[in-house]
Amino acid sequence: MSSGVAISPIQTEPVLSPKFMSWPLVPCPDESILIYLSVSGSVMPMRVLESDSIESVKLRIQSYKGFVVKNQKLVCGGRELARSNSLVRDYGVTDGNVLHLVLRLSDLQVIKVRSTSGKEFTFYVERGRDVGYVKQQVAKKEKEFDDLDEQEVVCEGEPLEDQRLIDDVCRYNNHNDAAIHLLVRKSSKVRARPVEKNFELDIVAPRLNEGENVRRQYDASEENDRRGDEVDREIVPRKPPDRDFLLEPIIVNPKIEFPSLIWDMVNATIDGLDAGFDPIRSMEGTGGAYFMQDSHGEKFVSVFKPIDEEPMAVNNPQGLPLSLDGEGLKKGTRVGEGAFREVAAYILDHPESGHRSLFGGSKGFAGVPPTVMVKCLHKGFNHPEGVTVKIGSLQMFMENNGSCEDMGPGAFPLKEVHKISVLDIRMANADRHAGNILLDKDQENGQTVLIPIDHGYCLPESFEDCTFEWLYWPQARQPYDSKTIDYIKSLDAEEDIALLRFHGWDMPVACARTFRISTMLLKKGVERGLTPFAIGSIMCRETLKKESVIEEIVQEAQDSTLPVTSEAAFLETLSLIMDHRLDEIAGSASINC
Ligand SMILES: Nc1ncnc2c1ncn2[C@@H]1O[C@H](COP(=O)(O)OP(=O)(O)OP(=O)(O)O)[C@@H](O)[C@H]1O
Repeated sequence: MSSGVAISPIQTEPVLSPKFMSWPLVPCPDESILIYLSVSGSVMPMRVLESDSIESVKLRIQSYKGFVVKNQKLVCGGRELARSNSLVRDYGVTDGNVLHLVLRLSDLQVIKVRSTSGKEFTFYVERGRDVGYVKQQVAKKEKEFDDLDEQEVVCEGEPLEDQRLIDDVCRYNNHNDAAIHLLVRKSSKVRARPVEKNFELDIVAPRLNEGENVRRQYDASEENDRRGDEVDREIVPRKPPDRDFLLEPIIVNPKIEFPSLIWDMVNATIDGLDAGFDPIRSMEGTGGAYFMQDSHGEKFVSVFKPIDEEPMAVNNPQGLPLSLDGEGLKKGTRVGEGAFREVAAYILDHPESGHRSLFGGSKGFAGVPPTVMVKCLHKGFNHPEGVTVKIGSLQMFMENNGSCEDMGPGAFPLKEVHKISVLDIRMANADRHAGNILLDKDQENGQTVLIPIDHGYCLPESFEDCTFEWLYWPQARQPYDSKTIDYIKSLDAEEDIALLRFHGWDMPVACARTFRISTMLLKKGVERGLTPFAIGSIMCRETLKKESVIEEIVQEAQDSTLPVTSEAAFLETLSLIMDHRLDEIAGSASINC
């Protein structure tokens, strides 16, 4: 998770290039362009040089507006200005253009609470909440702390007031992981008293406000029918007659049987909505992403991303302009197809033990969270034109301790980085930044686990925007181990394309071609002993303007074949060209060794 904290004094003067400001005489108009920065509905003029790097533009926005660079996403003409070392002119930004600034303000904070009796709880709390809210969550979990007045929450030895905002506590958190660590104890007044034997008997029932009680009502018999499992029969209040929401998986092929973990996720999400816990929109990210709560409103169970709220789609809540030609924020992707890609990444993430045939429930090699296409009606989504049913991806919410943005890569286990690299190379992922890899700890061995999320820009039609954050991590320069190589050898792009078709996504020809080429590259690369770094570097452009090696290979294959050539013949030609280029690369790599 990223921090939304301003790190420099906020200035309000017009945003000018430092180079420009230090210009001794009257600034030369040829050197600069006037663009407009649009942020949260307001527009401000900004003078930049065409030779300014995107990084330097973001730095200026940081110093004038206070938003840290890593939380800024700049979009111009429907394209994200993603490469920080590229220049303003590389992206074709010209005089009068509008630059949309999307802020990735972290909204959720991981809070780890330990009680004096040694119990531990983890909560995800919105940064705008206060300590009083955390106390309520603790009270719900632990009878001992049921009386809020007797609860004391301590951070780094300092008792926190109820009104203190979580965002504020974050700034004083000295731990080097992303979570805030709190201690909860009986307040000193209570601790001073000897604990009486009948202390437990004094505890009153959990405090639910009346509104919550009403919203939590449900019809136990209907619940039983739907889930076929046990329901607490002691409270059988009646469900309100009409549900004002809908959520169901989209089943395009009746032969598909969803595994139980998908049903559990869908049902838990329905239960949360039924209990009145509305979707919470994430303030992070460029598209509409909603955290769906469980039936107690205590934890998140899934993340819903509707297709009409994707970046540059008609109902995008971040106010990004509509795409003029239907192309998404990344080259070679289409607006409104992000959800398919999210689901495809899950389906194609075959487990190490064997390939998914229909829709297996076992964990995939890279650990893409279970994801399914759903339709959902709820007033809590962005509906500027009235409430309608939305289609989108529903992904299991993964408990985490932040993302790879919050930590240096040194601590990431080799295998974890390698599994992400295999996924990204296969999928030609155009959006693998560190914020899209969550961090967790393995329950058994305590090792860091990387969880890949946000696959809406996988399987593009071209390789132009492929970017892999892990390319710069030391683990990428280590060779794959034998198990990973076996996994890579077992991959079959044709089977995968057929599997997606079976699931209702008949990939566009150009996407299928990219996918075939990426799979081919991965397989040929490991045959020659290339590292993830070597293979990944073939797929990514070094600079915005310089084509990657894979793009050169595709171009050469296109130049060597006639436009009427069949796809199979084209790929054969490409395969020979790729062999040649890879032999050169592998040869020079072994000389360098
Ligand atoms: N499966 C998940 N489990 C836990 N948190 C998630 C999951 N998927 C997304 N999130 C969180 O939800 C927020 C928004 O999600 P995400 O980054 O995928 O949205 P986006 O609009 O596609 O983003 P981006 O602008 O980076 O492409 C982020 O804080 C992310 O960490």
